Amino acid sequence: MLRVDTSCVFVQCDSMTLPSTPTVRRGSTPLPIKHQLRREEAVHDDGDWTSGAAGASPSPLSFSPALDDPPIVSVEGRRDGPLRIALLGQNGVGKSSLALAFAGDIDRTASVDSDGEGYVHTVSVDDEESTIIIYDNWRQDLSALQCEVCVLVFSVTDRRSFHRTAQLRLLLRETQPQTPIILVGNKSDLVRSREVTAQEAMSSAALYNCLYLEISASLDHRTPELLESAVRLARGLPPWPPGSSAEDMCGGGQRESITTRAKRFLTNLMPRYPREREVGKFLRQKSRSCHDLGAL
Ligand SMILES: Nc1nc2c(ncn2[C@@H]2O[C@H](COP(=O)(O)OP(=O)(O)OP(=O)(O)O)[C@@H](O)[C@H]2O)c(=O)[nH]1
Repeated sequence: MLRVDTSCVFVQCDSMTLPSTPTVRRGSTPLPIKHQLRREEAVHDDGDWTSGAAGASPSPLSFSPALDDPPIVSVEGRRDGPLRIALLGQNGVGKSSLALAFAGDIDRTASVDSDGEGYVHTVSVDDEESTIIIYDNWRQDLSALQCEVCVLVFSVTDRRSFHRTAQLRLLLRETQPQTPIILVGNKSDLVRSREVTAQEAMSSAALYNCLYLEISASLDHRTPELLESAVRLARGLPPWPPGSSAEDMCGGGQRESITTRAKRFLTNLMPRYPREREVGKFLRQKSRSCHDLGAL
């Protein structure tokens, strides 16, 4: 057991009740999604499925308000006691690094818990203190997880880890449909190795009506925003600061429908006519200079 500092202490997870499962299933009855996924994991995956499964512009990307609906906020509202935040995702995506960034301890050895189920930490968000428990190493059945917020982490440098978060969201939506989810793309500092674009991650988050944040746990970039959003959601509040809105978090402007956003995205991809004309002009000038060179 490694040393644990006073702000981060080891806690045991509660023993949870498993949801009742039907005892008899007809051969023609499709398997529930979670069982299908587990089977898929067993066949295709070399990692565990619970912890492993269960671009800088107008901010690559801060908050992505999903679709036209507000993100899911726990209907149970505010809970007494510590707020539980679970970090889930494939191995190596940076969950432990993120937990340590949350725990506010730069000296990693000081707060790593070798038995590690979770870290307890006190945070102040919106002038209010809350005790949080961060689970970064959930190895039990996902249906046994009880938490106020799930943070699904992938690495922007690993497409497979991104697909894993989609599987996890399906499982979570089945077992705990009301638990708010935040999708997090970590390792945004590794720009050259990027495999998942911010746009596709945002679109994916929009499909599941959850927030998307892109961070670098190593550089502590945007981790405070993530923590604050998680705490607000855990309190049963919208993730943005009081008095602001999703639009404010995204840099202002009118809220766009997904169609409008898709159009804008495609428009940015396509060369515009005037720009094309400029390029053509530029090329013609170049070819003239080549011609001149040939004359020499
Ligand atoms: N460049 C970069 N590396 C990171 C970042 N976050 C984590 N890493 C590195 O990624 C590796 C895996 O990080 P971990 O925090 O152990 O990942 P994990 O998801 O907890 O992994 P498991 O414990 O195996 O599930 C480590 O070498 C980290 O230093 C990041 O934001 N940027």
